[in-house]
Amino acid sequence: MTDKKAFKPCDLVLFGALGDLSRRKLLISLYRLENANLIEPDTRIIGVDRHEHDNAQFVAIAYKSLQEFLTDELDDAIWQRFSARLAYLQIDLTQAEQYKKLKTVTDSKTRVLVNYFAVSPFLFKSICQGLHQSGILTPESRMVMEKPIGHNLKSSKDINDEVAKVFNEDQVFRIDHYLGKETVLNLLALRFANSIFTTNWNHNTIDHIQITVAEEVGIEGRWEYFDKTGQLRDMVQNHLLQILTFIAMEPPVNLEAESIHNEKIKVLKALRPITVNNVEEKTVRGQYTSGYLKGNAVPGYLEEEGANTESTTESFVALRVDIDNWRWAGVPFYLRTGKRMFGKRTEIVVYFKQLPHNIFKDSFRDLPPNKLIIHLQPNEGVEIEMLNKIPGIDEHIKLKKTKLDLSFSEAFKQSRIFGGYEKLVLEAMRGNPTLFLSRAEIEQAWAWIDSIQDAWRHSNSAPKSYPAGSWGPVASVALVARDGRAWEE
Ligand SMILES: NC(=O)C1=CN([C@@H]2O[C@H](COP(=O)(O)OP(=O)(O)OC[C@H]3O[C@@H](n4cnc5c(N)ncnc54)[C@H](OP(=O)(O)O)[C@@H]3O)[C@@H](O)[C@H]2O)C=CC1
Ligand SMILES: O=C1O[C@H](COP(=O)(O)O)[C@@H](O)[C@H](O)[C@H]1O
Repeated sequence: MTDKKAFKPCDLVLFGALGDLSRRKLLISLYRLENANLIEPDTRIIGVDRHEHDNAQFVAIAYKSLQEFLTDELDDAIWQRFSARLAYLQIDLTQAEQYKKLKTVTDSKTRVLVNYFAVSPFLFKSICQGLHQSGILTPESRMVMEKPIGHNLKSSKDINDEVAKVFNEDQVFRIDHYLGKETVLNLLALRFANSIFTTNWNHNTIDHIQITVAEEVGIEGRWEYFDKTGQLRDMVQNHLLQILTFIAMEPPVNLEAESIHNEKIKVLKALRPITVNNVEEKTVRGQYTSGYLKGNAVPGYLEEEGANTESTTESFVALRVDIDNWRWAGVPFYLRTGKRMFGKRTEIVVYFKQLPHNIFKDSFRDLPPNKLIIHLQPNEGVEIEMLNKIPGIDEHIKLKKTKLDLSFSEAFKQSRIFGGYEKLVLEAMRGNPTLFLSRAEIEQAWAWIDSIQDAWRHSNSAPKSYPAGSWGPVASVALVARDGRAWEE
């Protein structure tokens, strides 16, 4: 997928270099890429933020972030190599004249400028204008934008319009870090490289599909952001809909960015709208109360630091999604995601249809359906649940549920599993757009999400509570039980 020739030395400018995302994810990913020898020797990382620091202080902040958030060992030699790339500039991003400082550290004639916007979207317009006025951009320059892009369709369009005044679409890299996860990418291989699945991937053989993205974490000091956003916009608009499109799309003609974008948009366009008329039966909103996680007491959403105790923002969502197209007619997709749930678990479960007739009544009154379980994280791997004969010389054949179990860590012992951000930051530096999102698909996703938000606003109902450490509100069980089904536990 990667064009090796495009791998040029670049200056990666991290706008918002002292913020949460930069310290917790981006610097860690860059260090790990350094460790894997994947960053060009000439590449530099220029941190930009509004606080007054010199290079040495920024290097010290980066070191502290690695000590805090890096889960593997910090190697001294790698750190020396990595820290030599770091530089810092104090710029108030709302002040266009301050962007000329970038000229003192970068040369866009000989290097590719990759501008990573790790700041609130409210600053995107100022950064675009500041960069433009500074005169350092070239047609080779890129910008990387974080999700969520905007708050709804309108604000997303406004942001994209502002960006488009300065960057052409092929210079814009919209990140959804789930698309950098090995297991999400493996969905392409699973579906389009294995005939066993390719031929059985439709309403004839599949009964329904469940997608669960359960998180253990709570708000993690991000109350102000999260309370304005909620789990539907924070997770469903992007990560869950991206997983859904990978599961549901038609085979792309190749792995080019445009081919994949086109197929994903078709799925998003086919999502049946959820409106005031069906929102109660198709959605459940939840908000966690205090509870226990792994034996430790944790506060409820309304008791988190900085909380507004009146908030009705949802920290959990469950949805029944229907895709109105030929392949998926009559196959519901059940989605659920929440903070402070029982454990961290991201998985897809494909339930195949029951067989029309059962000749093994001695074992099962109703034959349990085959299941394909794709563990996206943790314990990455794929399982198939199937029935096999119990060995023995009994008069009657006896069956038992068994599993074909492929664990990635076992099957690919020699390969390191890269994190989503590592993969995507590298691809942005390489200039490979395949794993980034197009404007059209983001806007299509917002149109569908906005309809749910509007319906919730009209319905005036509050989120259902669930104790931290549980699997969400009881109503989410009812959402699938109404259709005679149950969540995979
Ligand atoms: N944090 C995360 O895990 C994730 C974040 N994102 C997205 O990434 C983006 C950044 O998020 P996050 O890192 O959490 O945000 P933060 O607020 O933690 O970081 C933003 C940084 O930009 C600085 N900043 C704010 N205003 C200016 C200004 N005028 N000039 C210069 N610097 C300024 C902030 O300084 P100060 O602290 O003084 O305000 C802060 O250091 C957001 O769009 C978010 O939605 C996406 C996925 C995950
Ligand atoms: O984008 C986000 O993702 C994280 C979950 O990411 P994961 O890689 O740990 O699954 C989520 O906690 C955060 O609220 C959201 O902004």
